[in-house]
Amino acid sequence: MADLVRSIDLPLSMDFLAVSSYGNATKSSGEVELIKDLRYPISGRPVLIVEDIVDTGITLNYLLRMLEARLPASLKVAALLSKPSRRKIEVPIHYLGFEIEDAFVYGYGLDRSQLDRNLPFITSQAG
Ligand SMILES: O=P(O)(O)OC[C@H]1O[C@H](OP(=O)(O)OP(=O)(O)O)[C@H](O)[C@@H]1O
Ligand SMILES: Nc1nc2[nH]cnc2c(=O)[nH]1
Repeated sequence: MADLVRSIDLPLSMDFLAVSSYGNATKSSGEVELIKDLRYPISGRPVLIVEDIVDTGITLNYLLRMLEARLPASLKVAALLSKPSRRKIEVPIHYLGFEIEDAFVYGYGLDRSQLDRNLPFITSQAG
């Protein structure tokens, strides 16, 4: 996120929410839990959702529905990684970093049982 915003040369504000469906597991529970909501209203504002990874699409679908209901001026999605072969729900990704194969990846913000988010690279469970 810090790397991304440093490369956007526009006036912008950032807000954060937390949802989880994986907990400490490497498989989605299928149930998305809102852990922390946005601090500020988004009504009438252009909004970009920034996701680390889109896997089944369940989390992003939940976010899109939740945020659309708040009537932003526009709602777009940027994701660093996408695993299209795992998709259960089709979701739009307007700006994508990389498509990857089906492997559990971690590092560079992505956790492995809440650890390893601080790795300066992305690696996979198998590798
Ligand atoms: O497309 P999906 O199958 O829904 O998976 C993608 C979601 O999984 C991860 O969140 P997670 O639920 O692990 O929470 P976390 O960010 O706290 O690790 C990741 O940050 C995405 O939000
Ligand atoms: N850390 C991590 N979280 C995920 N959520 C969905 N897929 C993944 C993944 O490959 N790695």
